[in-house]
Amino acid sequence: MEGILYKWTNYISGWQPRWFVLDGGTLSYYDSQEDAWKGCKGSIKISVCEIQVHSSDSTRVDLTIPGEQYFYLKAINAAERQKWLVALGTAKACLTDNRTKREKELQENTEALKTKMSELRLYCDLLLQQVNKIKDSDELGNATEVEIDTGNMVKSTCTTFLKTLEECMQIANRTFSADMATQSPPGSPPVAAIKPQKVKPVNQLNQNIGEKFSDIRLDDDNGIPTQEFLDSCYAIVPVLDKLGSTVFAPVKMDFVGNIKKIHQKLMSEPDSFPTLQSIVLHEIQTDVSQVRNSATEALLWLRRGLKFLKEFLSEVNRGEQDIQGALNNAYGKTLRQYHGWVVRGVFALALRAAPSYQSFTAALVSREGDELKTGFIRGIHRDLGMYLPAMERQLAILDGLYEEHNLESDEVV
Ligand SMILES: CCCCCCCCCCCCC/C=C/[C@@H](O)[C@H](CO[C@@H]1O[C@H](CO)[C@@H](O)[C@H](O)[C@H]1O)NC(=O)CCCCCCCCCCCCCCCCC
Repeated sequence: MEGILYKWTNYISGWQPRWFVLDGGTLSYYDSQEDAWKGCKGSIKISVCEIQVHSSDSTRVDLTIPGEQYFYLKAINAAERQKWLVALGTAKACLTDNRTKREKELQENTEALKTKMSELRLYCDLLLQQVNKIKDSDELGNATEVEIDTGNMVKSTCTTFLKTLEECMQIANRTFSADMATQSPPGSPPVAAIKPQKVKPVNQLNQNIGEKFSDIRLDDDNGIPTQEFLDSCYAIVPVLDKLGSTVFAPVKMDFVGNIKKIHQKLMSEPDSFPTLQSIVLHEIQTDVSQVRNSATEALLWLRRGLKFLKEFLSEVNRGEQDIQGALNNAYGKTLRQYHGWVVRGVFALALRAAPSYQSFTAALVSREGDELKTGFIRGIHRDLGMYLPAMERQLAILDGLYEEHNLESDEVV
């Protein structure tokens, strides 16, 4: 990269324009572009210098080799400085980089995510302004014209917002799905979507799902067996996989992440944690139940996710074929209250990728082609008729546990 930067000379001459060239990890400067042939007036090695931006001057960048050399520089404007910063940063990273490829990707994607998040924040502010404008124009009585204009703006801001959110999802996907693919989930049962298990034609639902929650046997104190519960939760994941949209990835990540956290707790002392209740009570006694990433917190969110699923499936079981509508209703009743605008946006995206009724029911079968058989939908309803009450019972027990120990939280994420 090359171009004009202002260089601090001294208190008499102040900032002077100079022609700078960044090449092969060295930044050199000349009196002017025309005078470059005369040779450079000075240079600094980027790999060993510190690059600092000024706290209040958005055009300034200081390059220093502590105790040795300094270049105090100013770009023509903030955008130009940004270009220089990227070029200098890249030169420095290339020359001093001994991170692994994965670490580099992670850092790059994290940076990209940060940028996208600030774009999202901007669109959100814009949306608020536009919505307020509509409200104001309503109050002033000159509604229609302004409303149509602003309405169009809102529409296009929403589209850009959702597109940016989608890009966020893709970056997050790139960044984190590699980890998910390589780490096998806790106590993972062979999953029907990947490896069909014993075939039992009477059961229309994916067997791992259809049977799991209703298979769980509670102990005499209504204790919910930890491993079986986690297996039942994990059995839901292949359905999300079959539905296949990348926008479900954050949902899967969150859901599987919580299963893992609880599983880790179980594995820390398998004999001490036969039931979910034993885990939660142990964390209460050891004063870690409210700690971030505790198993109790993971179970809180897993439970919320399951409640959402239960509401959604109940609507389907009542005959609702509008999958988007059913998801939306279930979301409103369960998760929405805990979500801020970013996560609500994630949900809006997931909603846009919601499958049709046919694709959704087809994703539930354990054997491909079963969805074409007579009585398939009847079978789904019959299986849901077993699955949902079992799930409901376990959720009610967990509700009681969280209520009794005051573990609920209304924190919004
Ligand atoms: C059919 C299509 C299904 C689409 C489902 C869309 C659901 C959208 C939910 C919104 C997006 C969630 C993305 C993640 C949000 C998280 O930020 C949030 C909070 O996370 C928690 O943060 C804690 C720290 O603050 C942390 O410590 C904790 O561990 C972490 O979890 N999480 C949530 O809001 C939970 C969302 C769970 C959503 C689970 C949905 C499961 C639905 C699966 C549908 C599968 C299809 C049916 C299967 C049929 C079976 C018979």
